[in-house]
Amino acid sequence: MKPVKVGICGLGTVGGGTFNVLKRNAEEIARRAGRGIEVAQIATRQPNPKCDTTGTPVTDDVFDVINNPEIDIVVELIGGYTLARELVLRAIDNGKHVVTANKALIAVHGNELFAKAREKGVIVAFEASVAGGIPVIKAIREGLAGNRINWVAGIINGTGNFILTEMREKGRAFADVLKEAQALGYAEADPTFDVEGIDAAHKLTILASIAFGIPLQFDKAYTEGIGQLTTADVNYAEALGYRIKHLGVARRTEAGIELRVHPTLIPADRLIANVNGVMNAVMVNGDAVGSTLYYGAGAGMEPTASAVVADLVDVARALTTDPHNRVPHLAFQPDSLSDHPILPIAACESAYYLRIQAKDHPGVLAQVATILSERGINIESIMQKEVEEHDGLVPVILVTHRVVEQRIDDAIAALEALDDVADKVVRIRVEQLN
Ligand SMILES: NC(=O)C1=CN([C@@H]2O[C@H](COP(=O)(O)OP(=O)(O)OC[C@H]3O[C@@H](n4cnc5c(N)ncnc54)[C@H](O)[C@@H]3O)[C@@H](O)[C@H]2O)C=CC1
Ligand SMILES: N[C@@H](CC=O)C(=O)O
Repeated sequence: MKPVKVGICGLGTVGGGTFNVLKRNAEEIARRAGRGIEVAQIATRQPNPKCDTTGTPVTDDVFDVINNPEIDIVVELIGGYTLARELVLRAIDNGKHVVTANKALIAVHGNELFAKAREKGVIVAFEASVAGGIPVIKAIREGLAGNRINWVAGIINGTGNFILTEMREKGRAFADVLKEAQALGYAEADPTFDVEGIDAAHKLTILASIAFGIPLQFDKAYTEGIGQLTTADVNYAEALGYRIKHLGVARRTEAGIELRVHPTLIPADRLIANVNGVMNAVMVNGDAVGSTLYYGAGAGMEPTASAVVADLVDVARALTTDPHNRVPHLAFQPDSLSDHPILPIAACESAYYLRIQAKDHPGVLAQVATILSERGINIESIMQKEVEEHDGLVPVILVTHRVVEQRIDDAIAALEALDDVADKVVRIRVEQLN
């Protein structure tokens, strides 16, 4: 059979890795796909690509690839929303299949792209867009197709996890570790996407659609980054038996779907609490299977290329299938996507870690306990530290039972209004992930 012809747009970290893996494993890949997969053209503006493209035509105009009649599959690896959207739409219009690692593009414009792709009978594949090399989209979409998914929770930003790990284990400074993550090719072109949780929210949006059969709704995700975390809270959490991880949580509830990204305390003995460095891990809980865990490199050249190439093999295999009988883009048949509401963060439920900077006066603990109990908030554990020399304040640290966030908001407002509470109350959500 004739080889499938691929055009790669973008030869940076992921593009370079994809080119190298396709070349190095060409024989194995052809045996898996049933035919060869050949790079027919590359479009890039990368001055020093990390791969040897000798013998492959290279252009600096992505539309040369999109309009090349020889090309069956366009691989979009330039990133961003605007040009990427335009080139993917044009590729689909030209009847080409698309493989992309671009989570921003899928989370924000995916509904439009999939509709267009269905109209034209082509595939838009995006395994690399979530959790780098972990085949988690395939796992949920196909491996868990018999389940009603209850929740998905994951460490889904490699840069953020790398930063938190280096800070906790080696006491390194935030900015210094971020610089290293950029040099290693982990970070987004705009690294605030990693640090502020936007990248994780893009990925969670995609996971939630595939898990629950809902349209992509990035604009409704609650997003909090890692920038506000302090070493003090990391240490107090450890003393209480927890680790702090930046987590994406999507949960189905009676009222709607929780879609939230934030730092989270997780019991230190959970496998996911011990996922360090650039590694990612995603837990998926289904009604039949129970809890499952998927682990692997969440960013980087070849781990991400592994997912891009897997999509290429999938598309090559599907080329002969009737378009209506292919696995649907979002796992559910498009006409059965439901419009479950995404809950505002105040209606989401979790347990909470609170750190209250109290004045060293008698009766403070009693006031704290009263405020919480008046709002039906039960305390699971409480710890009072010694007076801090520099400000004379006493950190009171507690973990609550699960409660709707609105009640914690009310309690925090009441605590901060006390004369004996000197500072903003620190609040970090807690998940047991059983
Ligand atoms: N770096 C990583 O570990 C991962 C990245 N991704 C996603 O993969 C995509 C690519 O990321 P990276 O490879 O890290 O980015 P990168 O910045 O290393 O590479 C981007 C490439 O696109 C090219 N490019 C940009 N604009 C262009 C234009 N107008 N015309 C021609 N070429 C153009 C650049 O020359 C460069 O070669 C992004 O969507 C990113 O979010 C997904 C998973 C992991
Ligand atoms: N910047 C992202 C890259 C992979 O998606 C990350 O760090 O996870």
